[in-house]
Amino acid sequence: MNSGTLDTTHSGTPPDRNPAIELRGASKVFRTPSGAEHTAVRDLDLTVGRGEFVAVVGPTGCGKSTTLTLVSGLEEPTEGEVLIGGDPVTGIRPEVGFVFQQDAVFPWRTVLSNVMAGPRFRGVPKAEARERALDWLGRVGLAAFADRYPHQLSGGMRKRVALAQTFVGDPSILLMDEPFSALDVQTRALMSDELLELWGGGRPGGTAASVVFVTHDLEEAIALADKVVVMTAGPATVKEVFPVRLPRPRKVESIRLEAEFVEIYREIWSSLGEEVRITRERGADRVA
Ligand SMILES: Nc1ncnc2c1ncn2[C@@H]1O[C@H](COP(=O)(O)OP(=O)(O)OP(=O)(O)O)[C@@H](O)[C@H]1O
Repeated sequence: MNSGTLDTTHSGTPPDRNPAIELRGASKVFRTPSGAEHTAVRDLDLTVGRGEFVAVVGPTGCGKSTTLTLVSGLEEPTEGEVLIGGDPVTGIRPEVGFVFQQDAVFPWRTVLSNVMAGPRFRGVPKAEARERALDWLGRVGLAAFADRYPHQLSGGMRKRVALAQTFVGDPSILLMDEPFSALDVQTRALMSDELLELWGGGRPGGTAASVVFVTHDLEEAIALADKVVVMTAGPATVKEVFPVRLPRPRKVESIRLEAEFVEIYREIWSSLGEEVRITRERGADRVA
């Protein structure tokens, strides 16, 4: 039988073809303590497809974090629109997970209790929250550290706790603001590999989260992402978007030695370097 509307789900509703995240002409103006207006983000258009890993790079202080704040729903745009799955963002949404540079752990709680906290807050029964948390602690290699307190862990281990805390909420959108920048170089590369493994994108039939990853590190951006968005010197707007067609699965330490990687790096740096130079000339990198 031909229903004439084969493009439907089992429930009969048409599949949602909207991108995961869309910013359309988004601007954000802050009022500074002196009462002046400061434009942090200007007329910004950005689309993140479902399951896509997007890295955002730009000079210091240009407005990268503000862009994430708009997607998170923590701030509203002064102008323009921010959409998740085609719906305007009006506040913090349960399907959005965050990982920041600073660890968001309760120092007085054990690792297990920290990872359970999110699901418990969302009303998941204790036994189930514990089971899910232990599962994710296993996946990030911290099963043996469930009873430790955060101060008893290394920086890399604390970052694994942060990843478990985030992934346990099963986010379909993942916002990451320089999550690994406080780590040493080797741990950082290791964490990048682990993130790609946990994210699981690029696999056939995968249901990976859509990621926006803000970083200062262009190598990190290219190694991780499906596309790299270069922001202008502040106020931030999108200058150029570069697709990264390196094959997955990737290992960040080896991929950066490949000729294609070096070529992409050179191309993106010629765009980004110009904005970094403009920012330096303004002296903004000393006051941001
Ligand atoms: N709540 C706020 N009130 C006033 N100004 C703000 C606020 N948040 C950010 N700004 C300003 O907006 C600009 C952009 O800041 P933002 O943190 O988004 O930049 P960034 O690119 O993430 O910086 P960095 O690379 O240093 O992390 C900066 O000049 C900053 O001082």
